[in-house]
Amino acid sequence: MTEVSVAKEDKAATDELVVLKSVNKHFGALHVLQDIDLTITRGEVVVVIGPSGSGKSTLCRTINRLETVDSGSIAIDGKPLPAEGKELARLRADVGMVFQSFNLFAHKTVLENVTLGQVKVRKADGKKAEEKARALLDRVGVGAQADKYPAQLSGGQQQRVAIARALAMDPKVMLFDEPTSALDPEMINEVLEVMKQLARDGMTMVVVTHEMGFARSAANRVVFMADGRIVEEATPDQFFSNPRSDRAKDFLSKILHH
Ligand SMILES: Nc1ncnc2c1ncn2[C@@H]1O[C@H](COP(=O)(O)OP(=O)(O)OP(=O)(O)O)[C@@H](O)[C@H]1O
Repeated sequence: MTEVSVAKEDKAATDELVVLKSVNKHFGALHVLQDIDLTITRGEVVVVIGPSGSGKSTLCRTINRLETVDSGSIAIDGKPLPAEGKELARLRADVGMVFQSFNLFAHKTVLENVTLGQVKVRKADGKKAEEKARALLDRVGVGAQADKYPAQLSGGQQQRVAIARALAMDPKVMLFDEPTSALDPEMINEVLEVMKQLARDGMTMVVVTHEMGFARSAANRVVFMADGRIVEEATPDQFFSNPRSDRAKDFLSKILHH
């Protein structure tokens, strides 16, 4: 009897990939994250939505401590993230990050951009890293651009390279912070399609986005934030058809009327 319940607890513990507990953060007088509790399960796709300035990006950046926090704890795959040091660098490499701006190295080729981190951080063999980079570039549909420089690519292609670069590190979880906000409209879908495929492949993902179509079709869970708090969490079906809070109702009626 005892053994069975221990086994169950162990399973629950390993299913939890990202765990934030009572996280608080201020920017000066602004309480930008207020008592955030959030658990992301392995293989889950969580889409974070909410009004501008509600703290979505800050939450995303907090998950790998690109932002420091005032209090609370963050754990990745059962390991608490320290505030600084070598262990932080090691754990941070488990979290792939894709930002609004692609941040590729301008003077390196696409292939080099995707190879570099594997060799420097993961200490991979150069040839193997290159093979893996080519396979990932094919996977996101930019294999033919491998020898070009970022400026020769469209924004949508650059963002797909940025996704390949993050995947090259074998992350346990991928964080996307408004990955399509800087793209021309015709390029948004090509990036969202790559993200949907990743989701189907079972990648654990946290996505901050204003793309409600993506939230509806790809999310397992919608996290709605307002004023630094998680106001509501629900499946996309529940959230979009029957939001519980007035804040969410207000938010949805505004975006649906635009
Ligand atoms: N480095 C910073 N210093 C001071 N204030 C900041 C900083 N970064 C963010 N803020 C403020 O914190 C609040 C939350 O910002 P955040 O970018 O997390 O919101 P968001 O929900 O992602 O907004 P958006 O949808 O507009 O990107 C905003 O009021 C913002 O102005």
